[in-house]
Parts: sequence; structure tokens; C-alpha cells
Amino acid sequence: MILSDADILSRLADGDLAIEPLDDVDQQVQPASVDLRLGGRFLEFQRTNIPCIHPTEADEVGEYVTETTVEEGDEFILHPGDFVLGTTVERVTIPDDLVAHVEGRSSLGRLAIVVHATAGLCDPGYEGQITLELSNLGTAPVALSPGMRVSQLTFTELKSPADRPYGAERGSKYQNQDGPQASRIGDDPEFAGDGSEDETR
Ligand SMILES: Nc1ccn([C@H]2C[C@H](O)[C@@H](COP(=O)(O)OP(=O)(O)OP(=O)(O)O)O2)c(=O)n1
Repeated sequence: MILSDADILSRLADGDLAIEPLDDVDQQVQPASVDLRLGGRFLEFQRTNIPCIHPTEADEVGEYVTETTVEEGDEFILHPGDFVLGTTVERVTIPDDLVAHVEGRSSLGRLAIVVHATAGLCDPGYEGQITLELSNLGTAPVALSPGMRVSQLTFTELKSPADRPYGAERGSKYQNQDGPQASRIGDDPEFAGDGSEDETR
């Protein structure tokens, strides 16, 4: 079951679901979602001499990524074909019986801006800001302004609370993330070497 505006406000009042800061409830709480704003920090991917990123090599991911900060009032120009990581202003806390989905806003979609290229699920138990996978599928550069409502979050009730919510034990690489975070897929246990893997690779 997807939460309505009344359900969302009731869960926010209960305090187990949190979205902070929620500065303008009237504007941000939509009929069945909450609009989230664009933060000012971006991770851009540079062209380098590395032939490719091996997703399991944390250093290689780091080599490609540089952080840019855009102050409120300034703009970040997203060029056609570009892919950058952004962040929400808001920090969310998802209770164990809800899952949240990051969706784009139609008004930006109509300008060819996509806010999650592939991954859009916030697990039960997740806490932190949300990293946005921003791309421009169009032919014109688009100016993005920190503080603008850029994405929306919907909430779906689980049939029963998660037994092992995000952050409780395994993995949970992105718990409490602050600002845009690059991929940490190299921290996956199957790549980190848990004794069952060949570590001489
Ligand atoms: N666009 C998104 C999607 C998700 N998340 C956050 C909330 C999720 O609960 C957390 C983990 O997302 P996934 O489970 O999709 O990612 P992984 O499976 O790669 O990570 P892990 O192994 O930690 O589960 O990242 C995010 O910040 N931005």
C-alpha cells in the first residue's frame, strides 16, 4: 500500500518516519509523495588515463570523481549526456515497515532530466541523505539550482517489518551518508575477501 499525504503526515507526526528539514510542508507534501530539494554538492566524473573503472577497485572509482560545491543562488549546469551524483538537502529516516522510492519530478523529466539513472530504492531502516544519479538525456544544457525541488519520495508499507533492516548488520555501506557518495561496491563482502575468495587477484 502506498502512503497518501494524510498517511505520510501521520507517520511524520509519530516520529518513526523522518524527513529533515521539511521546511515547507504545504509545498513539499504532495498527494502521495514528498518533494525533496537539491543540495549544493555534486560529484563529477572526470576523463582520466585509467582505461576503465573496475567497480571493485575503490581507488579507481576515487580517481574519476571530483566534488564541486555550488552555493544557493548559483547554478550547476548539467550538459547533455552528463552524469553526476547530487544529493538531497533532506536527511530521511525510513522505519522498518516502509520502503521508499526516489522518483523524478515530471516538470524536470519534461526537460530530459533524470534523477535516478538506475537505483531508486531506500531500504527499511535507511537513514541519511539520498544520493541522486542525475543525468541529462536531452540536447540542451539545463541549469539546476540548489534548493529547487528536484525529486519526490513515495512510501510503500511492507506486509511485515523487515527482519534485518538496513543498517542493522550486514553491508549497509551507505547508512548515514552525508552528501553525494560514490559507489562503494568494492566493500561488498564477495569482493573484500572473506576467506572464501582468491585474494591474489
Ligand atoms: N538513489 C539512491 C538510492 C538509494 N540510496 C540509499 C538508500 C538505500 O537504502 C541505500 C542502499 O541502496 P541499495 O540497496 O540500492 O544499494 P546497494 O545494494 O549497492 O548497497 P548495500 O549493499 O549497502 O545494500 O542507498 C541513495 O542514497 N540514493
